Amino acid sequence: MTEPLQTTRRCVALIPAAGVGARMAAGSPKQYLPIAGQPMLRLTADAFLASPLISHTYIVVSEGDGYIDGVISPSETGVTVLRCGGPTRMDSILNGLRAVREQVADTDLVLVHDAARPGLTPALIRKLIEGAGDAPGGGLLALPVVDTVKSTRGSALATVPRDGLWLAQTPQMFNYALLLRALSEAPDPLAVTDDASAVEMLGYSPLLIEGHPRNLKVTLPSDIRIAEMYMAQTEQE
Ligand SMILES: Nc1ccn([C@@H]2O[C@H](COP(=O)(O)OP(=O)(O)OP(=O)(O)O)[C@@H](O)[C@H]2O)c(=O)n1
Ligand SMILES: C[C@](O)(CO)[C@H](O)COP(=O)(O)O
Repeated sequence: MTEPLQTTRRCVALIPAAGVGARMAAGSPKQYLPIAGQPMLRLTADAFLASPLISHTYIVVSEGDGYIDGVISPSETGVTVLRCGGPTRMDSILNGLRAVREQVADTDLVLVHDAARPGLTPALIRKLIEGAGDAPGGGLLALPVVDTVKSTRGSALATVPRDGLWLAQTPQMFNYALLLRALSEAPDPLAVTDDASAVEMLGYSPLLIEGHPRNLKVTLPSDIRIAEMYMAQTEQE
């Protein structure tokens, strides 16, 4: 029996899905490539639609996206497609936040999740909300670094101490007002590769909640098979 959730905050998902997938080099946007027989974005959206903790899911696609209607039916309940993608991931998210201003309250929790992470599960969504739902600076799923880290930034190869290093995943979860302010005020949008870094720039420390390797970001062609192997597994933690 799953314990009732502590927080009573309304939670919505916002999935940025307006990228072109340049590193995948598939000739079409990677978020529509098949993973275990289903479009990647369908799998990602279904994780939120299957979660009883998510009130609504918003998907941001590019204005001219010609694929989405074949993946998300316009008549489907619980999900809304927003044709307001921007030139960067951050722009797409900011445009999406502004588009739902009338539907989302300042105190609602927004879970921003990459369309390119189809391995998310309702259990991981619950873990994030339970772990950081009441944290003033929000939180995100992340994985502790377990390999030795090398840096080629200097004149010679250097080893970076790995204690305290984590690899950020998504969802990254913040109340609507904080996230909107953080992204609107980000001094260098190109330096904001994740939403948490914009929130950190305001002086907050989002909580890190341990995620799962199955929640990898499908970025390169070799990631497709890895994602499919995880999809073949039964429900993970
Ligand atoms: N202008 C953009 C760029 C990215 N994204 C989304 O942000 C997520 C993470 O970005 P990434 O993995 O980099 O996807 P792409 O930008 O498509 O990949 P690439 O950088 O290889 O082009 C993806 O779901 C992507 O669709 C977006 O909504 N709008
Ligand atoms: C948000 C993110 O997935 C956290 O690891 C990552 O920063 C996205 O980077 P991308 O270059 O936009 O894929």
